Amino acid sequence: MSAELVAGRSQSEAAHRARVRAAEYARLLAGEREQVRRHEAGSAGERRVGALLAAMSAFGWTLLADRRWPGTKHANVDLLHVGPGGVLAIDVKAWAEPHVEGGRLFRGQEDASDDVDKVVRIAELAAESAGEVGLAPLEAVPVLVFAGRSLAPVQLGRAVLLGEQELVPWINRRGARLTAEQVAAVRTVLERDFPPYADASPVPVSVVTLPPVVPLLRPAVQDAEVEALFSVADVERSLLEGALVAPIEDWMTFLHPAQAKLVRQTRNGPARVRGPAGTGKTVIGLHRAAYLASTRPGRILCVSFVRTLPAVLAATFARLAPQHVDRVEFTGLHAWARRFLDARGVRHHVDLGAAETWFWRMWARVGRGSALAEVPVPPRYWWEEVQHVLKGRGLTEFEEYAALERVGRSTPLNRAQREAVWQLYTAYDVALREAGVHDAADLLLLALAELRREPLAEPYAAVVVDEVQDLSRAGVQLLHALGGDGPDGLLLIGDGQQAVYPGGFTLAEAGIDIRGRSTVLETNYRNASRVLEAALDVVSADAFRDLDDALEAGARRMAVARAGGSTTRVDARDAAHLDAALVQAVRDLTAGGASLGDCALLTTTTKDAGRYAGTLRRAGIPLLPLEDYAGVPCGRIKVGTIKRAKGLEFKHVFLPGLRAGGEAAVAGESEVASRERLEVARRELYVGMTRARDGLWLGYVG
Ligand SMILES: Nc1ncnc2c1ncn2[C@@H]1O[C@H](COP(=O)(O)OP(=O)(O)OP(=O)(O)O)[C@@H](O)[C@H]1O
Repeated sequence: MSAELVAGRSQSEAAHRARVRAAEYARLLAGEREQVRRHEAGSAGERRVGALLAAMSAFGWTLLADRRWPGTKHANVDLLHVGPGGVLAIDVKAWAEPHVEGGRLFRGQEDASDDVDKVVRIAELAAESAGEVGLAPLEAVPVLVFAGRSLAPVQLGRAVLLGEQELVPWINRRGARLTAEQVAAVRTVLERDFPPYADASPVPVSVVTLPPVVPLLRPAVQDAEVEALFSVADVERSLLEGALVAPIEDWMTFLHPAQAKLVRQTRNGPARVRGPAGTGKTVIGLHRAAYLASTRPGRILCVSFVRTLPAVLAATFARLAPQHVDRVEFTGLHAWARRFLDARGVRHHVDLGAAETWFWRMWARVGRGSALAEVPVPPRYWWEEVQHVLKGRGLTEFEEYAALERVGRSTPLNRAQREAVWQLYTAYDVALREAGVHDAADLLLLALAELRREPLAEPYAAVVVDEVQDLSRAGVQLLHALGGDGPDGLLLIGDGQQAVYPGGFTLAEAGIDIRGRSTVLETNYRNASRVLEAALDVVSADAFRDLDDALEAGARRMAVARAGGSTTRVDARDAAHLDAALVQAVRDLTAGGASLGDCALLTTTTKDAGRYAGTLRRAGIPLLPLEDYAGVPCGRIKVGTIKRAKGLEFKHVFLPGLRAGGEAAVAGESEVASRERLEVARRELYVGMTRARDGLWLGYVG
């Protein structure tokens, strides 16, 4: 059967289901209204809205009406509605003239923002309770309903404002976000924390259980005109639209309770979330950004070192919290620095190729014949030393370098050797300046200097940094300057075991104090257990540093959420045989039903990425270079370097071109330097392997 036929059939099935359920809803609603008629007192609007909602038990919803505001004696909460579409804290208003102007709600001439704040606070409390079982904070939505009115939904900060007529269709269009078990779990904690408002209520408090419908509501003066607002056809249409909404991924609505807590927690200064690959660090960053955007004014900056990640995260965020997309900025750190310098009129001219050429010229002039010649490392080691150890810190005084603990650099250097490095560094810097060229580190140093000279006129409310282990000290200091030391200003997320650049630094050295505000995550949600075991095998013997002084053991405590998965190792005689095996493996996978769009081919070098892209192209396999990937699903295999794939994930990952005997030895390299280089290489391989959710294919040659 063709895909169109299948899609057409499931659409007509969904339409049929929507018709049946809308009819059931209409039947239940008639019963609710009858109940309402038999009682008296209370507001007519509130009762009518309650009846509309109570009848939603036909769609798996459950209503808590007239509850006590937790922690108060007399304040009440109108309605808490829990169902497949999430948790709604609903306040009903029977106002004559509600309108929104300049981002504020008015009742006639009167500013009614307090009423919005009140329902937002109720939603907050509901989120706090339901967070205990894992509800994501933004899934508790504050809603103000105008009884007897028609008003298209308006987003006002966190709250949604809408008319009685639009309420049920709007809820249906939210699609299926929670499972029946999640609905039941949330309901249980809400019932506990929002007890019935019995004292103040003259009628038995109504708690609607599933499936029987027990309505609430107090007495009614029926308003036939308002009732006529309700249309079964609207409900049916909205049910169908809701059924066709793209499924929301689990983690968007329901988190592990510990994750939900982290997202909401206030911290009195810079904070940090760390943990091995796949433990939900990025997920927390995204929820946190959404939560911050919904609870405070101002812009939120989400930064990463890698260029591909921000675009992918922005696309994911748009699904998670569409109402906040215009207040949360996703960017690569260098891209941010470039835009900032442009806005300030500071000249910059980054030319990485020219910069490296200047380095090697200076190496020939002042490095090669110096005290560095006696250190048993290849020349490239000095390029890394200058880039990562010196420029990455923006060192300006030799004495600072002389006394520096070179984190992550195991080859010791005496004072004379450090002096020689310093000479090379300054010669390189002068050469760049004279040539009017900047390298990537300069861009960050220029931005940091400019920011210190004049802070932002409109500071960010908060800065969230992902993959922090790959940033330089100057990069992190730049972000610290943007986020500040205030409550919740700066959140650093990362994993030292995934650091793929030489050297490192400590947060203490960068002047960032996160003591008492650091959390370690331990449950891997991404990788099927076989994939994870294979990946851990690569790094478990290597101790690593994670932005502080202590060395950590490579074998870490971790729980695995998903069992199974597969790993395949191919040992090919030569490159041609590996190419053939790779093409065959890709074809077998898709023949077995996997979508090419869920796969990635990752390599260590850009050159290899190009090479294997050629292999796939010649075999007629459609591909998308990772640099063009922005999180939009497409049916092509993604191809790029492991560094570019940082933070991303795919169902199946191919890692071709691995060397059977391990990395090649480098001439003139001591054992210590070699070990350091191989550890970085193993960490990179670990990153590549942990991009795979279900299937990992390792192609060795030679
Ligand atoms: N509570 C959860 N329930 C279900 N899935 C989850 C949960 N938390 C995270 N995930 C999923 O686990 C996977 C890994 O999450 P995420 O990318 O946030 O991990 P990470 O720690 O940032 O990984 P890495 O360091 O490897 O980039 C994602 O597919 C995410 O959707």
